[in-house]
Amino acid sequence: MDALLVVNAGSSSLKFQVFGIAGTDLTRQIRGKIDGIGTRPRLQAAAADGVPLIDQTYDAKAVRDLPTAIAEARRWLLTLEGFKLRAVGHRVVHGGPDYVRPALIDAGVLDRLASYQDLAPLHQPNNLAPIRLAMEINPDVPQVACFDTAFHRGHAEHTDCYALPRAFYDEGVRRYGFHGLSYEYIAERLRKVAPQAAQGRVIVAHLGSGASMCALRDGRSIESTMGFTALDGLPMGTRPGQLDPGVVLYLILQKGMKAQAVSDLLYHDAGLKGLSGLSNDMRDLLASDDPHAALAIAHFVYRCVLNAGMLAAALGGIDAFVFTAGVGENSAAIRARIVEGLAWLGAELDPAANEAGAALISPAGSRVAVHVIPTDEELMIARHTLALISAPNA
Ligand SMILES: Nc1ncnc2c1ncn2[C@@H]1O[C@H](COP(=O)(O)OP(=O)(O)O)[C@@H](O)[C@H]1O
Ligand SMILES: CC(=O)OP(=O)(O)O
Ligand SMILES: [Mg+2]
Repeated sequence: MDALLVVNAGSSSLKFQVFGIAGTDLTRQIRGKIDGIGTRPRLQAAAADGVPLIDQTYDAKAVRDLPTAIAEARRWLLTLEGFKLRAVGHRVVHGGPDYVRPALIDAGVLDRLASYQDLAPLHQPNNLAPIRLAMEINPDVPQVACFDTAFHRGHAEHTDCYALPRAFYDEGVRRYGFHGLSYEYIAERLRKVAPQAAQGRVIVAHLGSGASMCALRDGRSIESTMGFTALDGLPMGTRPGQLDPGVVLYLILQKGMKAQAVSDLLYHDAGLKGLSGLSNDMRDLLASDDPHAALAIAHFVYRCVLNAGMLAAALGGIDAFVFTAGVGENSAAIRARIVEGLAWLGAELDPAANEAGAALISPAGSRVAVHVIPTDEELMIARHTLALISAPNA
């Protein structure tokens, strides 16, 4: 069967899927991931009908980073038979000012994407590593890069600039926004599950290891909580979210920290991990009775509510709110606390529906409908990849 492989390297997980291609049709064959990288690594993969193909846990040290996860996933993928690889679609977190749509990768594109490495040190090297590997092993198989930034590139200039001298904007210092493949998918799903709201004002909360929110108007992104890099906005597993730049100056000027040490702190040791002193994994914090875990959760919820207020202002009110990604899809407790903080916007919770993991978790009379929609960045990547290899000059 002609097949397409999709690779999505996140900050704590490596997700991969295999799709069968027949003309313009895609049929999902395999869905797999290694998550809990560095904490509780687990490789899981299932066939399209949900039948498990592998479920293996590892010692934290055995799969301690993305490169070891890539090697492990590759080893398993090579055991599969019956697929003829036609293309590989990759999630690439930073597309900089140049990429407003998916791109066929060649050596020049790869160089340009590598130049954004410092703007996304937690992701870009991990996104590019499987591209390099695939180009080396299968030089004749087209590789397509699909960007987290592309969906946000229509933001108005007064919203995506910083109040810095103009030259910085011109050289690319802008508020890009990320998780765009996820928001693109949610915008599309909303048109099916809530067609009216989909044409209105919607906040989507992508709460995973990385976390951000997006303001959608008529299915298009008009604002994101993330900026020039994926450090801004909400607190995350290991990233602080919004931070006074004066803190960075203090670390450098008063504490004498080097640039690399500041980068490591902000990308690896801050966020839920830094504040709790326990873990970057929301599951661990929810299960803990340590007051620092409670503080980290309270901070996360507070900042989500605060940022939702900001996006509601950008939209001039909201008609619907959507939870997605690891925390948003799976934690009824976090959802309940955030919805409670959105009461002033007219959002109500149906506690039974929330606990049951229903797709709609607000009661019938709620002025703001609250949805839970599992994201599918991989399907978006597969579609973009197939479209690009079918009509590369379109
Ligand atoms: N049942 C759950 N309750 C709370 N948090 C969860 C649950 N399941 C997963 N998570 C959180 O989801 C995060 C991973 O989200 P995901 O969107 O897969 O991340 P990423 O793609 O950024 O690696 C984990 O760090 C974990 O904290
Ligand atoms: C951009 C980003 O933070 O991605 P992830 O949530 O996959 O870490
Ligand atoms: Mg992710």
